[in-house]
Amino acid sequence: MRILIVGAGAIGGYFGGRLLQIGRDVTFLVRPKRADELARDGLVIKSPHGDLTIPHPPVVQADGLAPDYDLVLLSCKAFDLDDAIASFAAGVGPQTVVLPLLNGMKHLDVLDAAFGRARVLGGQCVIAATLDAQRHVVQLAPMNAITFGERDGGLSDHVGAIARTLGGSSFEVNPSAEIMQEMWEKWVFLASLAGSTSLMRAAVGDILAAPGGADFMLGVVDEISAIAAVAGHPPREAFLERARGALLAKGSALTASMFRDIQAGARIEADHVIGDLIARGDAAKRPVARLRVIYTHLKAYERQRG
Ligand SMILES: NC(=O)C1=CN([C@@H]2O[C@H](COP(=O)(O)OP(=O)(O)OC[C@H]3O[C@@H](n4cnc5c(N)ncnc54)[C@H](OP(=O)(O)O)[C@@H]3O)[C@@H](O)[C@H]2O)C=CC1
Ligand SMILES: CC(C)(CO)C(=O)C(=O)O
Repeated sequence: MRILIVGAGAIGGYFGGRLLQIGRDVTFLVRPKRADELARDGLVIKSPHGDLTIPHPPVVQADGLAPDYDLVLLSCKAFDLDDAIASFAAGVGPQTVVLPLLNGMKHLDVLDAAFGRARVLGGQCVIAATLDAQRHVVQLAPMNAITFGERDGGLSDHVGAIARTLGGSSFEVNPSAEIMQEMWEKWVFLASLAGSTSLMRAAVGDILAAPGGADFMLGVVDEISAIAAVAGHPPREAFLERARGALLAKGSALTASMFRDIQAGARIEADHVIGDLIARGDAAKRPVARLRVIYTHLKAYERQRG
């Protein structure tokens, strides 16, 4: 199976590197600056599962693409989605499917419009990764998993074949018969975590130690859960127990990639991760007071960084 990974950033670089490590047929679609970095240093991964350097990872740039990939693993940020689609479209042939790993949900509509719904799987990843000052991929905690599936549900042969290709490395591969439910649940958790830690500029443990911190985070979970329920995906009790457990863990150093991006002064996915939830909440006439505070804060950050 020929895999095109769009972006060799934190998650694309990590999962792509791990797949190359076990001999899978992976090519990174990169822009010129990243191509230069990879040519100079190779793809460098620092990880609790073992460091890895791939001296000359296979890369291609948009003008060199041919439509002969079976799987596109999409790992750009949401604000780069349109540009990424324009870049990788030439790599999409009759047999290609697209598996996006972005946080949030709106990108599915954009990908459907570009390639047709039948080609776009549901997907998500759980990992804490970043690019350091040397542009090396740094995995910050051991968790690492990709979950994906057919958006209409069930486990197709195609999903099974992709799972076999992605499997065998140090990350978990979870083919899911209910990927939309899992994507909504991840959005509930991620947006609560990213929104709260970004707003408070603090990890979960510090927020918990502040007056009203726990109530704020659990209130965000409730607001987003109600929006998920309107979408037909009320979070399951077992998920909520895990999510609340993670947000109520005393002393926890847990943060989200959005918080790390703010610390680094980088662009963030405010509209994709939080703004879209507010739009959905407003359309369904659900209260989103905490999400509004978070969003205003994120948009002020965006304005400040210019
Ligand atoms: N980091 C994390 O821990 C997690 C992130 N996520 C989600 O995963 C997604 C990706 O995040 P992350 O990996 O952190 O982001 P990064 O910014 O680290 O990586 C994104 C990469 O996409 C590349 N890219 C963008 N547009 C193009 C294009 N047209 N052609 C080629 N490459 C392109 C960028 O390249 P360039 O260098 O040229 O800008 C960049 O390297 C986000 O939606 C995020 O919310 C989900 C779970 C955890
Ligand atoms: C849920 C979490 C925290 C880990 O995958 C995440 O998606 C992020 O940091 O963006």
